[in-house]
Amino acid sequence: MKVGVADTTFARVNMGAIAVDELKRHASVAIERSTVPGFKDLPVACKILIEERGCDIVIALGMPGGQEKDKLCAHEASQGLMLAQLMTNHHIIEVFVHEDEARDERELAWLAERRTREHAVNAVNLVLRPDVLTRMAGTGQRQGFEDVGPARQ
Ligand SMILES: Cc1nc2c(=O)[nH]c(=O)nc-2n(C[C@H](O)[C@H](O)[C@H](O)CO)c1C
Repeated sequence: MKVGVADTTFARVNMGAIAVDELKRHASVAIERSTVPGFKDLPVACKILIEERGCDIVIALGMPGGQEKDKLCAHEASQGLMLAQLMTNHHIIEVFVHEDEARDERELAWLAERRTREHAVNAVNLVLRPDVLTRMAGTGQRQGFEDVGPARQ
């Protein structure tokens, strides 16, 4: 199994390095990395990782800034990532950490690391152990902040 890691220089946390570190805990996984300037450059980077570099799944890591134009661009980048999935018939796990999700820089770094690591595990499970995800269906998982749990009846 080969996992692609696409990340950006715009991000304020080295999310790519964190993803690689987490993936290395899974011995059976090969890794291909591609770093681009910003999240709008991620869709084609992911497509190349899948079509030309043989990745079975890609983790797309980005950090939208706090301004309105960043949020608009994040929406566009997200649509590009969905299009790339449909064009390649492969999953691309979008891991975006919005700068204004966190109260301060310390929490931003913490959140980016935790969300990245949790989604790296999701990516491995999606390809190698889909039954693990099925067992977690409906359990209110969240990546980064605390899980919310299942809704009570
Ligand atoms: C406005 C803007 N905001 C962000 C952002 O919040 N996060 C990010 O990763 N990149 C941003 N960019 C840069 C674009 O994604 C892209 O790198 C450039 O437009 C060059 O293609 C732009 C242009």
